[in-house]
Amino acid sequence: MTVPVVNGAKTFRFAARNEDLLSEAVDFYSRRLGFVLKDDGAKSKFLESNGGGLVVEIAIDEKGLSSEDIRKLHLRVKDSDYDLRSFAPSVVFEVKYLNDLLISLSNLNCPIKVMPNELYPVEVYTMDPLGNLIGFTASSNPFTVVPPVQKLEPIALQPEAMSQSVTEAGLEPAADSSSSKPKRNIAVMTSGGDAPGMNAVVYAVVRTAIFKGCKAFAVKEGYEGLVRGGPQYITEMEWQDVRGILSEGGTNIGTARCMSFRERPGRVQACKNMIDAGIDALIVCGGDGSLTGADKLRSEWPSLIKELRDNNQITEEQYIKHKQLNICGIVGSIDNDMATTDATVGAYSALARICKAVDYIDATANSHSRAFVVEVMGRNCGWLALMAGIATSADYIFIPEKPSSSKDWQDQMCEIVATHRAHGKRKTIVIVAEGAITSDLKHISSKEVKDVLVERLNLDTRVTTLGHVQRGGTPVVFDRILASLQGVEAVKAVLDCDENTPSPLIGLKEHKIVRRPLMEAVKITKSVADAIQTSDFEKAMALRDSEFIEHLNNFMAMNTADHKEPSLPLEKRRKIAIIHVGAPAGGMNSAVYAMATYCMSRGHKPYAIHNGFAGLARHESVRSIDWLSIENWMSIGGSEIGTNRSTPLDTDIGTIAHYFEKYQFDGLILVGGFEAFVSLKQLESARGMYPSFRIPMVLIPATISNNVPGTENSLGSDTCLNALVEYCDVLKQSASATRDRIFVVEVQGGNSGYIATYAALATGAQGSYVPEEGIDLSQLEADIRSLKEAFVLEKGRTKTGKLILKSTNASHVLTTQVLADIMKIEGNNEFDAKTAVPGHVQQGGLPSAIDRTRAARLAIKAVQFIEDAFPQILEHKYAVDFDVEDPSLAKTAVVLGAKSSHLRFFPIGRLYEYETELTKRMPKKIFWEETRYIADQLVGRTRISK
Ligand SMILES: Nc1ncnc2c1ncn2[C@@H]1O[C@H](COP(=O)(O)OP(=O)(O)OP(=O)(O)O)[C@@H](O)[C@H]1O
Ligand SMILES: O=P(O)(O)OC[C@H]1O[C@](O)(CO)[C@@H](O)[C@@H]1O
Ligand SMILES: [Mg+2]
Repeated sequence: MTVPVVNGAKTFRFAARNEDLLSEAVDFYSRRLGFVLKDDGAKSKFLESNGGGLVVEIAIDEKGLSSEDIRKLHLRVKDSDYDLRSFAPSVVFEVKYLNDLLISLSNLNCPIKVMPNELYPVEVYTMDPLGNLIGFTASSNPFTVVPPVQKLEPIALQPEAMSQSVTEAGLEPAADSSSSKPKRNIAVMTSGGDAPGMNAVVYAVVRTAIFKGCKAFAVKEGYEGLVRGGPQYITEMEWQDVRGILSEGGTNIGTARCMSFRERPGRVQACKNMIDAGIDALIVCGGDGSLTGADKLRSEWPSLIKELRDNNQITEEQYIKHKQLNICGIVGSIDNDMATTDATVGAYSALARICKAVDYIDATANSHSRAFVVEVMGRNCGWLALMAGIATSADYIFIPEKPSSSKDWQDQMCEIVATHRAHGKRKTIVIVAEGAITSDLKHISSKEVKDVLVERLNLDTRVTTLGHVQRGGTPVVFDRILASLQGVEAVKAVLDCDENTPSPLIGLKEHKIVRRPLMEAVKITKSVADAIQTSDFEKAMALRDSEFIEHLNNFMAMNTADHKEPSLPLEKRRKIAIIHVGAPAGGMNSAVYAMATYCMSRGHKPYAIHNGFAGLARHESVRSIDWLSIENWMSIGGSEIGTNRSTPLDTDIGTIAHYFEKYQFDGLILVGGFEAFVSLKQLESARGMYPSFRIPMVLIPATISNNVPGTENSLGSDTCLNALVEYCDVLKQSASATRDRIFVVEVQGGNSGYIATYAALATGAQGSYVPEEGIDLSQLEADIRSLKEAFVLEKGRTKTGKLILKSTNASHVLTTQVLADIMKIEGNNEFDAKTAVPGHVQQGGLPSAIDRTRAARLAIKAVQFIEDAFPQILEHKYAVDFDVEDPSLAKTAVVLGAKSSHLRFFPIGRLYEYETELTKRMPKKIFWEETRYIADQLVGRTRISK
């Protein structure tokens, strides 16, 4: 495939930050890639007006950069952990179709960063063989002077893309002719305990493998299927075999715990069966045990095939052909016990189930004033118990990583529970991990915990063991997306591997899909279990990821808030206010709960400003927060303190300042969306006039639209996605039952296509229209053609309901109803098209487990920020020469955002000035473009791109 360069058919420009970089780059690009340097004289031309870059023109043939060129550009690629934000790109290319480039880069496994950069409006970064950071932009090359010529023409999504009608009809796709590598026979297997999302892994692996021209196989019943062999257990899969399974729980290809695979003879047999079936790559989705088995199979492979050849069980030809076996792991387990990845497929679904169960238990516990001991799964790992403890604001938890001694655990639990009761709590929830132990390795059973609560505290106590309910049900959105993206990545990984590549594990690090060495992950995971076995709990904890430790510290601070001596000395205790601004979003109450309880544990005084800035200006709506009144706020939806869209300037900023002065707030936490973002900017800008705003201020982004600049994750967007996807699942079922119907679903999100994009991926929708792209008539035409062809070919035989998602703001001319009418008429009435508008249902009911735990983490980080930033601004509080522009003060009014795989504090001034499209109420750059392509790829949608 060719990526056309825009500016000039025969020349393009690139620029570098200094002359040395430029010379190196020119040399490289002109000699190594065979481009002709057109104007060497331009090398020293300094482009003051364009930000101080150097620019040179190089001739390039009309075709632009070919795949081969791009492959050469990326010989020395580094791990994409590089924090590219701190660099300005050395070289910037402007390409005509950014998405083509993205696909090319990802096919070649180049490290890609798609992210906004406040200095350069460059959309994609990667690294060239010289180690230069190079950037690509489709729209606004800072160095380009030639305006791009835009021409509308249809392009396929990827070189190997096929139209939906072909794939949906299950015909053989064209092989990927762009790659010289031989095509592979890729098998996928699920193993160990089932986990919600495993089906989505199989779906993504099968479709991506076929999409790339490979053959896809499913190994049924885990390793048992490999050992038994034959087409019944190692079955070739077609495109349509995985249709609709994305949203189903469990694993349709079966799983097992297979004893015989643990022994070498079992693995010899598995090896023989794989060779008979022609399998040369295996993607295993399972827990630590399954991946240990996979690692063993790969490391023993040479000796296994040798043994088979020496025993004449395979021919010499088979021996040579199958010398290489590539294995790739995806962690599927509800336990979330695998090292080097933040989340395993299924863990968040199990957590959601636990939260739902405890929410139900809460009501009955409260009614009878009872205590409940809730036992959750997790053999060697306390992740589920810990996260459930936070998300349900449990009174006490037992996890294997942090045990107390056999003598102490009863006293410790009773002290906390008794204090909570003394302060008026009517119910008690204790969560016990299945693998809970004492520090001398004695198992702590739920029954023992119950007996202690009864005997010592005289509490009416019941035990609820949640058992396999936790593993059942449909996957939550997070798991569907994680599984789909990891399945796609796993296929790419096996295609990239050669015999020397260590087997990869597809993991997740701070919301980014990453590849890690499988062996290392297995080793660290095993050492956690070993550390626990030898009572080295400090080591076990240190081997868990840093977020685990952070969550545990947070839980302990929150659940002892009401009775422990505060941890800060008097002079460091502050008055901290919290306010909700904008529309409701899941997790807003959780943030207040976590903020307040954490404040209490530190000795700060927490206040809530009710009903936003309008409430403050009109009714002086400041209330101090008391412990008992927020008891169940972690798990309730909406906004208990009330939220309002008005900004300080919309109301009366002088009055707001007056009340800040009156209450002597030392810090402010805003929780909200774009209005909260604007409010923060207004308060910061007014610091010159009003000293009461000279305090640390931090925004926790919370909006279902996920459109706050400075973060890739707003509170509430996960709750919204789950509400929307649940709604869509119901529609799909209805559409499937009637056979000849599609639904056009109208999705909220303002000018942000985030919700529509991720919901499309999580539901397997046939397509989505978003404000960033608008509705292109050629795309609409192609979509209708594909739908029509699919209905004609299916002839009512298949059951999968079809959905199209449309963001409200994708087009105001083509409304949801108009779109449905056009589809129906242009589809020659081959199918019916109905509309569905979930509206404010998308704000969600109860906050999702992810939004609850995320809210707790962010709120506590926000309080810590105020603690740290307070001294920086204190001396300026009443300064007459206060300088609003002072860069050190700019750092005291910030957005707490997750970006570039880290949580960070971004000064509001910079975000507002450089990264915000104010009129659109959007960040300048979005990060979900690639996800749109993956969503389309998995349903075989043809993209017509501008
Ligand atoms: N050391 C090993 N060597 C070979 N095979 C193994 C090994 N450990 C596990 N396996 C294989 O993997 C299967 C699943 O392992 P296990 O029962 O530990 O579940 P898991 O993959 O850890 O998943 P989960 O713990 O989430 O249920 C085993 O039944 C066995 O077939
Ligand atoms: O379903 P089984 O085989 O009883 O296994 C239960 C175990 O599997 C898991 O659900 C996943 O490892 C554990 O939490 C639990 O201990
Ligand atoms: Mg396991």
